[in-house]
Amino acid sequence: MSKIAIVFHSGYGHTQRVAQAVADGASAELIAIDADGNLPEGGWETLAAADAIVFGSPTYMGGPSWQFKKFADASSKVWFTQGWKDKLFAGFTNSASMTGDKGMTMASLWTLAMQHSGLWISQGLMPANTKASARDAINYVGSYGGLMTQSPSDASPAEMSKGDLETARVFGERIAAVTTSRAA
Ligand SMILES: Cc1cc2nc3c(=O)[nH]c(=O)nc-3n(C[C@H](O)[C@H](O)[C@H](O)COP(=O)(O)O)c2cc1C
Repeated sequence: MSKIAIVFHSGYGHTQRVAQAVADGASAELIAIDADGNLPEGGWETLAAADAIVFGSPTYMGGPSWQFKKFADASSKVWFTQGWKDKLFAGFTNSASMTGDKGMTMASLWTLAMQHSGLWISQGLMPANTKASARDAINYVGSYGGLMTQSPSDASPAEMSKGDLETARVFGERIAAVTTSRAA
């Protein structure tokens, strides 16, 4: 069976909920970057063994959190030997504003995957952008390059959009399908 690992940081639990939804769809293993920017025991080994690596970070000040960036910088050790070359990659980010410069975070996650000579999986969903579209529609945020979700600045993780979480689960299913078909 294909192995998918989701390595993510979440300061206040919102990105964690998105990560869980992606993991549910992808049957993936979660690796949480802690408040000091470090991986748990065995995290690097799990990433080395994965067929697909999914990056997740909240958008803070128009980019990934510093904890995610610390992980990204630490991955330079793997980069030296191109240890993740030709793996599949995907990414997601959550932020408070509907745009909020999430695209900058996604570009950063994509660039990290490219530096590791990876292959990027897009979101693969049409946007819900008609007058009739409800906030809880699939891909209401309307991203293509990866998964973007939005939670108001005063909303708890429990109050996140059901549609965004379902979008995350469906994105996970796509990552699993692409990973499995590649292995076949
Ligand atoms: C330091 C900091 C910077 C932030 N910068 C942005 C931003 O640039 N754009 C935005 O839309 N939201 C921004 N936010 C809001 C967070 O993206 C939002 O609260 C998100 O849900 C946090 O995810 P988390 O609970 O996984 O940490 C920022 C929050 C913090 C704490």
